[in-house]
Amino acid sequence: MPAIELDGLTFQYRGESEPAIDDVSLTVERGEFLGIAGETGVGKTTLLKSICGIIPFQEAGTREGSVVVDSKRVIDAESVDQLAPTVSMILQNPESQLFNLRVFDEIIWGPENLEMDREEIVRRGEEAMELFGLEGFGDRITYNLSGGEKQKVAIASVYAMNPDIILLDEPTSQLDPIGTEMVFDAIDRLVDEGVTIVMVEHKIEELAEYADRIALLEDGSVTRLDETRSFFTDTTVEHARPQVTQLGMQLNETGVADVDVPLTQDEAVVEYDALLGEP
Ligand SMILES: Nc1ncnc2c1ncn2[C@@H]1O[C@H](COP(=O)(O)OP(=O)(O)OP(=O)(O)O)[C@@H](O)[C@H]1O
Repeated sequence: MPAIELDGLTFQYRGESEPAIDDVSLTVERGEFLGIAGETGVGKTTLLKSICGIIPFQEAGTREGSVVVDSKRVIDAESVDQLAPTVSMILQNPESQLFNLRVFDEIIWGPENLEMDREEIVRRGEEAMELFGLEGFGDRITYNLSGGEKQKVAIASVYAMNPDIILLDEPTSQLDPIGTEMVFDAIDRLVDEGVTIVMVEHKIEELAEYADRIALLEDGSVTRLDETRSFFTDTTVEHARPQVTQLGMQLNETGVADVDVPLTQDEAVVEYDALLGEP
């Protein structure tokens, strides 16, 4: 069974005249890393909130269609908390997700709330600290950490709850290149562990490197959903060329590579491989 199935999902926030997401259908397989790309305000965060239950449980509005996570309809859960052991979301700003004074307390806060037994709580906490390179950080004060460290603590805290599916909303938006690398390294480890990842990310070059597939959202609808390589190189579809160009430009900005606008599919494939190497 897939990890996530959306069927005809539409959501309009109360008081708004247009739906934020409109008739979205997509499936995410278990262990897959799906990237969500799209310009600002197109409904990316709304999509993630609908998968983890923030919609409908904590946002008012009108919802149609269905969201099935781990074979269970989200609407049938009682609360976001009830869904947390299966699917958890990491918000854009880690500050809003850190509640405890010390790092280790933060990391075991989720498992404690899930009422795991004490031994399991400590075991999961220590494992999360190790996996995310946070050894020695247990007694550090959370609010004194760097942005990248805070985001790693937020991700480690979610990992400690052992969810099958983790949703991340632009986890590196406030981070410098070192912090960004820390976070993507950490997420790569989650993927190795078989966790399903859905990530909204503006840094399209990072999605190009890590995601299995990418969905493009425009005006609340998914207008493309493709394997990452085809997403950037299939010039038979309307959006391919801007995407490859954007990738080239972003890589140029970071000084990683130089690329011209590809004119044919073959050229696009050559450029992509030159930028990112063979898959
Ligand atoms: N709580 C809310 N109440 C009313 N409207 C909202 C609410 N949250 C988001 N919206 C609106 O819904 C639309 C989609 O917002 P959403 O945050 O999902 O977009 P996004 O693609 O994640 O944007 P960004 O990239 O800027 O984070 C926008 O028009 C936004 O203004």
